[in-house]
Amino acid sequence: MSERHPIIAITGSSGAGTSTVTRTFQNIFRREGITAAIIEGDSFHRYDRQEMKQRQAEAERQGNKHFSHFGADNNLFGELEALFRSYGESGQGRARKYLHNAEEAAPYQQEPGTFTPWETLPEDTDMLFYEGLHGAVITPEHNIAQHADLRIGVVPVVNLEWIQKLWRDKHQRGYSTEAVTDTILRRMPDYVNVIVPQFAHTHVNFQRVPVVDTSNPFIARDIPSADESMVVIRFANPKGIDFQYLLNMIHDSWMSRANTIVVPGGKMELAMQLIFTPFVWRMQERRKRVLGNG
Ligand SMILES: Nc1ncnc2c1ncn2[C@@H]1O[C@H](COP(=O)(O)OP(=O)(O)OP(=O)(O)O)[C@@H](O)[C@H]1O
Ligand SMILES: O=C(CO)[C@H](O)[C@H](O)COP(=O)(O)O
Repeated sequence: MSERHPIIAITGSSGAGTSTVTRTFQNIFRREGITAAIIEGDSFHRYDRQEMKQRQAEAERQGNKHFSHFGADNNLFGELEALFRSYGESGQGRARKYLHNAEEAAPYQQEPGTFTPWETLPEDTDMLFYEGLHGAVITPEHNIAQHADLRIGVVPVVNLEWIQKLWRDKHQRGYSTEAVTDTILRRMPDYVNVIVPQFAHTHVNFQRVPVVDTSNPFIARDIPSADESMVVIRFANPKGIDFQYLLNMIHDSWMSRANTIVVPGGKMELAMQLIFTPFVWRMQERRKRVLGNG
């Protein structure tokens, strides 16, 4: 945690919608004149696509059917924690990108499935913004969560998460339904043991819930639209949250528990802006105060 160099971490499974939520934050940053260093969690995978495939095949030969991108062995948790720590201390650290497809790879003249070289972050950013799989991970060896000042979980109900993943991986990354299904199955133990526990360490969780039938995600043709979903927003600590203001501002919202507000799917971005803009203001005010005091 750092008043001088704050960190926001958006964490969620593959296909949950963390990249989509990042765009909402980019709008807040642009409007508020904030420069954020944006970190993509996939860049902390341990292996590039080719090496991952080879190691997975080798693991399978040895009887391990659960070799996955979700667990500790195939990600650089130590390096991610080091980045969070050093950013909190000095506003600096090292990061890179993982290039998922030809479009992302083209500007770097690299192959899809490779990493760009490690580079130091730009100077003088106001905050670090992490988006990915592991922003609130705690393992016996690593505590990434402790370094983030604001931790946000993006967690659609699982059928919807799989529909979103299937759609994105098929349409934007060129995978078949069978390949995505295999990946979901292979990742299941790490999903349960590494991804899900994070949502007990987040300050706010956003859970998109469809109101259309998603009982077989593997044959769904489309992602349920905003109008076909509700969003359950749960605050770990409701103290200081002005629920009455949110209820007034977000048409058709309601409280389902003392710490939980439900909003129509189409109002998710508005809800995020109303909830997080004051957080970002407070982070900036604290930062200016400590910088002003030397
Ligand atoms: N609120 C939403 N409403 C409708 N579609 C959504 C919503 N959130 C995400 N999606 C869709 O789901 C798919 C996955 O979303 P996104 O790429 O943001 O996931 P992600 O969590 O960043 O995945 P990964 O970490 O694997 O890159 C995309 O096609 C996106 O358009
Ligand atoms: O979405 C993912 C994790 O969030 C991807 O599965 C991961 O980044 C690796 O992708 P690929 O196997 O397509 O190179």
